[in-house]
Amino acid sequence: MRGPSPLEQEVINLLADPQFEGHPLKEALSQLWGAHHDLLGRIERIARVSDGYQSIARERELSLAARFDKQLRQLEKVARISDRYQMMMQDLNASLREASTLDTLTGIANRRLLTERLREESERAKRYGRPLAVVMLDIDRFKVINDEYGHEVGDRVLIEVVRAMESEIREHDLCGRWGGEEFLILMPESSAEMACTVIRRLGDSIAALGVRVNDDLLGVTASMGIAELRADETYSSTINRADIALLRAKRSGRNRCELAD
Ligand SMILES: Nc1nc2c(ncn2[C@@H]2O[C@H](COP(=O)(O)OP(=O)(O)OP(=O)(O)O)[C@@H](O)[C@H]2O)c(=O)[nH]1
Repeated sequence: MRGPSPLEQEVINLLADPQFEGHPLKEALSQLWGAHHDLLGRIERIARVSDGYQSIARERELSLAARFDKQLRQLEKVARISDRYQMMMQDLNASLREASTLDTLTGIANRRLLTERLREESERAKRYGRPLAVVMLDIDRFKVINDEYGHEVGDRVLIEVVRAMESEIREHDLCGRWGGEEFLILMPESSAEMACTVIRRLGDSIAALGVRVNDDLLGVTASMGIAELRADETYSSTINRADIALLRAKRSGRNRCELAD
């Protein structure tokens, strides 16, 4: 509550002065003084209400900002979780794809991936009139290896043969496990004759392998059948012809490679 201003003090003194008792101006001044007080009271009330509103608005603003900050932090957290989740999904997809396209024992392409690539490469070879050779390779007398030395040694032989294949074939060729001890090699841009040179060399390096079993060196050989995709046949027919050539190689004494008709 503020004290009276000098003018107000003067009016208070005039109204209190007994010498102006009964003076007609005193009555008018007294009424004016009352109205002035009334007005002052109202102005103070309005100022108090306005102050109250201002502080409520300020508090509301502060609490809105705090809520906004909190929600922003929560959103950032959700975004981080979602990023991590997406990365996990990508890793999972990659390992699922790997598991569904690679052979678990040897790590090379499985039949599914080979079939996929066969379809793509045969379409490409036909469209551009390019050669495509397909090779079926089968380890000789593998059952005897399993029976005499056990399945584990048999597995090691499979792995060694795969390493030999990988080091002999060219970068854009693809070798994969067709099933059991049978492998398929896909050679884009190769005629049957060109494939024959690579495959003969591969036969020699398999024969030179020598898988160690205790103190013995176990000799391994493989037979191969080669066929070149014809413009008028499906890749399944090419594989059939390579299979027939492989059978011929087996019947002719194994450890050799035969060209399909
Ligand atoms: N260790 C091992 N053996 C397998 C695997 N898959 C298939 N086999 C074996 O491979 C052998 C294939 O035998 P066969 O089809 O009779 O052929 P082979 O003894 O190689 O005789 P030829 O092909 O005529 O030279 C079978 O004994 C199968 O059990 C494998 O993943 N690991």
